[in-house]
Amino acid sequence: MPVPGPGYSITVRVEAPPSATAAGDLTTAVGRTGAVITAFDVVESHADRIVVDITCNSLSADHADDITEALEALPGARVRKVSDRTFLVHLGGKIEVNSKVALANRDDLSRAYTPGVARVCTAIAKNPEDARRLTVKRSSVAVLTDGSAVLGLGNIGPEAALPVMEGKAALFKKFAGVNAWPVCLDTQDTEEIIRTAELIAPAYGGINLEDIAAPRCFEIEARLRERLNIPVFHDDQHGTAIVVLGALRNALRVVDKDLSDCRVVVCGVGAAGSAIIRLLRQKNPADIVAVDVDGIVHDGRGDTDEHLRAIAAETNAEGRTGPLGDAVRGADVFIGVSAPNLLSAEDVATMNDDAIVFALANPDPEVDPLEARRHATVVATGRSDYPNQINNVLAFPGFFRGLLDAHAHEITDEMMLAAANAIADVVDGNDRVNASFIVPSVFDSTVSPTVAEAVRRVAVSGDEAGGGGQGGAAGSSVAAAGVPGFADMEEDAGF
Ligand SMILES: NC(=O)c1ccc[n+]([C@@H]2O[C@H](COP(=O)([O-])OP(=O)(O)OC[C@H]3O[C@@H](n4cnc5c(N)ncnc54)[C@H](O)[C@@H]3O)[C@@H](O)[C@H]2O)c1
Ligand SMILES: O=C(O)C[C@H](O)C(=O)O
Repeated sequence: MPVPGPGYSITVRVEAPPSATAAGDLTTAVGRTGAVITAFDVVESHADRIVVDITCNSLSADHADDITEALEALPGARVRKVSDRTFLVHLGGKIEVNSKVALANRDDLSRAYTPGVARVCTAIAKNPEDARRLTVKRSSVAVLTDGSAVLGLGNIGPEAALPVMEGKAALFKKFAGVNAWPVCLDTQDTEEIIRTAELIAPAYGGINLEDIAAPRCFEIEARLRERLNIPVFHDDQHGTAIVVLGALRNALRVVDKDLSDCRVVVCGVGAAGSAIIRLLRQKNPADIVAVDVDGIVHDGRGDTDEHLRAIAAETNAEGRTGPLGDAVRGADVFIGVSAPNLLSAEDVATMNDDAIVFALANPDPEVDPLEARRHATVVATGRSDYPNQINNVLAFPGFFRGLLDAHAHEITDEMMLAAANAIADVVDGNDRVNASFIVPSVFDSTVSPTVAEAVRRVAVSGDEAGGGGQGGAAGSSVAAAGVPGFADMEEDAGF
């Protein structure tokens, strides 16, 4: 049953007679509608009336109307206005650009802008790699979408996708100091998206593909990785897979099972499910059984989709067939990245002892987590109102920080596995793992630096192993050309 939450928080400004019972009458009227009051402020007081702001969590826009009506029904009360606090947060957007340099006088201008800037431009023209040292490229990421698969909202287009992309950019900044910017494209044509990403790539240290529908997202990512010399990440795929792998490591510790003995059901083989299967295979589970809207994925299904055929070939060693219920019977782990309410408590009861259930469909999971907990030992969802919230924000800020710090040109499975282990270690390291704590809080400030360091290390060691190209060892033509004290200046400036 839904409960009032901060996503539907409203502030109602209401005036009422200044009686001794006014505050109690107002709060009782709101409480009776089922709303949860979080603040009560008197904003004006007069001999004949008081004006108060009542802030409360509600369920929906209709519920907000009920609250207004309940207040208006009180004798002498009048609602002046109702503010939706979620919309207030979005007024004018959630992000902005700030200048890092002083621009107080002509001297400042001469260095930060013309004529001084021309020398920096010339240096970069001689050695384009210097853009990573001398421009925002070193810490900037394009959050690129075509608006075709936004949250659970579907194909809502580039403008409507912008609030999500701004949110992502805000998280990049908050958790890892990365300057991310939304790039919402007015096209859903694969070739146009690829070409546009290529054209904008010079200004960025990495590209984070976001909310692009499967299977188009697979081709776009693969071809951009071939063509660009900056890392290309698809958060819905790789961010999810990293966090799921980290959470699974700790969940298996709780139930004291080894992945090599476990049959894992992955329900949903779109962007998230495909990437989870790919990363999971690196850890050699006993078997993976993939399930989509048409049931268990197997060789004999006659799928024409190349992507599904590849999954059929790589999973389901025992050749199972049938609906989801048949897949979960006797399974050790269920990972859902598909659709709401597909499993019942009875289905979970048919799983092996000490079952692990990750029901990650947002906003409503594949199975009610309270029902699942009747029969499973570890349950996780994507929601913030239950324990064990699996959310990509545990991965992507630190992951990009590590890539940018290493001046990485590409992303490898080793980096993703290192990031998954880093997330698991944050909980596991101090013996803190239990059935309700398999992943750290998204507000744990150690997560992003730990992930960043793990990714940076792999990127740099990959560079050493590969003899160049990946990692921050590349020299600067400015330093090489002997510009006085340049290297020292970089160090002093914390570069
Ligand atoms: N919690 C998290 O961190 C997290 C991360 C990524 C995605 N998700 C959630 O996972 C879900 C899938 O995301 P996506 O980007 O991979 O979507 P997608 O559209 O690319 O893939 C959806 C997949 O689910 C399958 N599916 C749909 N209905 C089904 C049904 N009734 N039975 C079995 N399979 C069914 C489809 O066949 C498809 O394979 C969404 O709800 C999304 O919110 C959660
Ligand atoms: O990106 C997110 O955090 C949301 C998740 O990927 C989802 O699709 O539900």
